[in-house]
Amino acid sequence: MIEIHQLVKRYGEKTAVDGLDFTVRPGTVTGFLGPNGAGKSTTMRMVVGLDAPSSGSVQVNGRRYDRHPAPLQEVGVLLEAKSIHPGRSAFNHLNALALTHGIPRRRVEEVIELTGLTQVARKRAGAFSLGMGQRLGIAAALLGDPQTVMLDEPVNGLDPEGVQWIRNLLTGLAAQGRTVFVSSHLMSEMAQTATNLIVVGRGKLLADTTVARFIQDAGGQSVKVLTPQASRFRDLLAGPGVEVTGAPGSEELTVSGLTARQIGTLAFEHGLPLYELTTQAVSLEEAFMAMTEDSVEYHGSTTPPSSPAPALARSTA
Ligand SMILES: Nc1ncnc2c1ncn2[C@@H]1O[C@H](COP(=O)(O)OP(=O)(O)OP(=O)(O)O)[C@@H](O)[C@H]1O
Repeated sequence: MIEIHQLVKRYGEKTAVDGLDFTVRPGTVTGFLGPNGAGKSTTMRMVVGLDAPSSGSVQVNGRRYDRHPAPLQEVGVLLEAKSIHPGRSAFNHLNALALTHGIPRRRVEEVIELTGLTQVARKRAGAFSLGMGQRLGIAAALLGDPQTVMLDEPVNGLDPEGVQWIRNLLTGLAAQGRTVFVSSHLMSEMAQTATNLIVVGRGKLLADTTVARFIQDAGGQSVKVLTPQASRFRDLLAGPGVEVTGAPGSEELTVSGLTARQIGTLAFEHGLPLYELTTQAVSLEEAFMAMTEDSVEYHGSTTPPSSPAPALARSTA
């Protein structure tokens, strides 16, 4: 469990973290989202005492990180900055960590296997691919068999197989009852991995919610309907709380305020053929963009000077 109370971090004039208040609970994966510069890494560094709060407090598993007699056995972390000696093998790196923290060698072998590093464990870590480096960082985080696991951007730069592996690992750790706190820029990835979400912008808390609720609040669901009698069906669908949109002459309608089941039943009752009836949820990406619109510190260009293409309107990467 990670408990954050009124947490503030200032760097001179800059307030990187501005009064954050939230709890990350065990048994689920909690995603930590926010645009660049929102304060995610600073918050994570404060959780493990790498940065001191200007005010407020952070507790992990009931106490401050530095008050735990065996912190590696409490919290496993993967932060962006890597501190692996390039000339050391994966095994030696993990073994050195284990020796200095009273962790048995057996556990080193276990995490090497768990993270799929067996084939390369004796090779120089400096020659590792990005994916292998991430696996080694995660192996180090899991070495102490910690109750709480905190990973900053663990899927950055990984191939689809690596992304899938991390997803299964994180959901597996949460299923064992551990606290899993993970930051990412990849909204679609979060949607598939996390159950809970903490969203920050400019150091402030924007949402402390579930993935399902987050999407619902951002516009909920609509239903795509394809029928050759769109104009007639539109009149039949009209009612309080129901919104129907669709281009004149088109077979396609978008309906909000009714479920697919209600729409299908209505079509059946009036003998209208339906070619498609699809419930559409707002994607996490869209919901996130809508929420953090005013909190993006580093905007991309909205109108590329030499191109009229509107595809990349804003950069949050
Ligand atoms: N050591 C530091 N000195 C001065 N300013 C800092 C320092 N560390 C972070 N900042 C500033 O604090 C703000 C928050 O940074 P932080 O790295 O925590 O954001 P983030 O959400 O992790 O961003 P990203 O997604 O880009 O990693 C940024 O404006 C950053 O420039």
